[in-house]
Amino acid sequence: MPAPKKGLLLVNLGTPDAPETGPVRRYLREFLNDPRVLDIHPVGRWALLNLIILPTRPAKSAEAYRKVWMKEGSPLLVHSRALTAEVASRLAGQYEVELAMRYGNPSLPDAVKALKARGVSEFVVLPLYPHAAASSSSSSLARVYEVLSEAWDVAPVRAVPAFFDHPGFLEAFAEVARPVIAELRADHVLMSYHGLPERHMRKSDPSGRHCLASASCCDVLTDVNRNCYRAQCFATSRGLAERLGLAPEGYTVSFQSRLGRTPWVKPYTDFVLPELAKKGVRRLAVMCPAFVADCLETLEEVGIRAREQFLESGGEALTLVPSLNAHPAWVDAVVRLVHEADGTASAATSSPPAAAAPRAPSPAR
Ligand SMILES: C=CC1=C(C)c2cc3[nH]c(cc4nc(cc5[nH]c(cc1n2)c(C)c5CCC(=O)O)C(CCC(=O)O)=C4C)c(C)c3C=C
Ligand SMILES: [Fe+2]
Ligand SMILES: [Fe+2]
Repeated sequence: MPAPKKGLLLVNLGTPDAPETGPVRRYLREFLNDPRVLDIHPVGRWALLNLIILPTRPAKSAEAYRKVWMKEGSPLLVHSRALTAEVASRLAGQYEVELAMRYGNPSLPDAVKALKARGVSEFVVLPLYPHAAASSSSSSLARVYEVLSEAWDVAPVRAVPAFFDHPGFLEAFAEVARPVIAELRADHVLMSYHGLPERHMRKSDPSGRHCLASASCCDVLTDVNRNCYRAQCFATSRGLAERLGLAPEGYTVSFQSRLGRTPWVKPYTDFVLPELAKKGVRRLAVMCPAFVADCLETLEEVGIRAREQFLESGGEALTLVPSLNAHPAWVDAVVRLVHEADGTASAATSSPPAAAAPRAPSPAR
């Protein structure tokens, strides 16, 4: 009997079809209607979206998108496609590979349909987010399960877990960052992660007691907080600092992209930037390790706006470290993550079990 044909779905967040108000509004409507993103009562969500966010934000966001739009399209899509093509060529003969976006295009149902049309009957899903969050990786997985469950016979699925401390991911990001930090002669590195409402983090804490209970609750990764977004971000930071030879005082962790007035995970990037300048930091390299592809949040929010803010605060230079995009070391890491998920990784290329992985001892903030 022939072996079942396997399909790999790379899933990223999604992006508008064009940097214009209408397409941005369509994208934001779908995105912010997700109850894992705006987790409020449906009536409140409808009102917030239709009376406050959608009348004003799309025009402003479209203007921001226009500043970073590439001739081939949205950076997030262009880079995700390039990664998909590289991974597909590396996995040729083992996997059929498709890119899907959680919101917008290429849509998840279309990607699943395309894989099934090529005879795929088993799936591996890789949400392209290093850190676990209900609004990112969980939402993508939930949608994949929902789409696959529409069939009479539901295909077997394996999901690649959060890879925030995977050596392949960390090494790839360090490899991209090293020459940028050296060329800038950076005197400090800021690791700026996508933020989350604090409420989301508390809801994701199965104990209901740990998360945000104290200032230091995320500083060391334990069995209790292993799924905590903030604890995972700190673990990534320690792993990167170790590889980049940064002492604890040589880097800072912060959280960007907050929306609305409720408290988000702190410290906020736009508060940290002037503080760093005040402390005497002059040449700042910024890494955004929550994103594996450059997008609006890296190129515009950090590469343009954070840079302006830092220079206005007295800094001399701010350089955004590019994301992993389709860097060969990242392609290697993705192939490794897939083989580890499907149980075909050789002993030489697989990672040690998470609990045995070495961790830097000092808190990294
Ligand atoms: C409640 C709001 C939001 C949550 C929660 C959130 C979580 C979250 N987002 C990403 C990754 C990306 N977000 C991007 C854009 C973006 N994010 C929000 C809001 C929330 N994100 C908005 C409204 C937008 C759209 C842009 C804007 O109008 O400002 C992007 C970039 C998309 C692009 O087209 O380039 C990414 C990527 C993660 C990983 C995450 C949870 C950890
Ligand atoms: Fe976001
Ligand atoms: Fe936590």
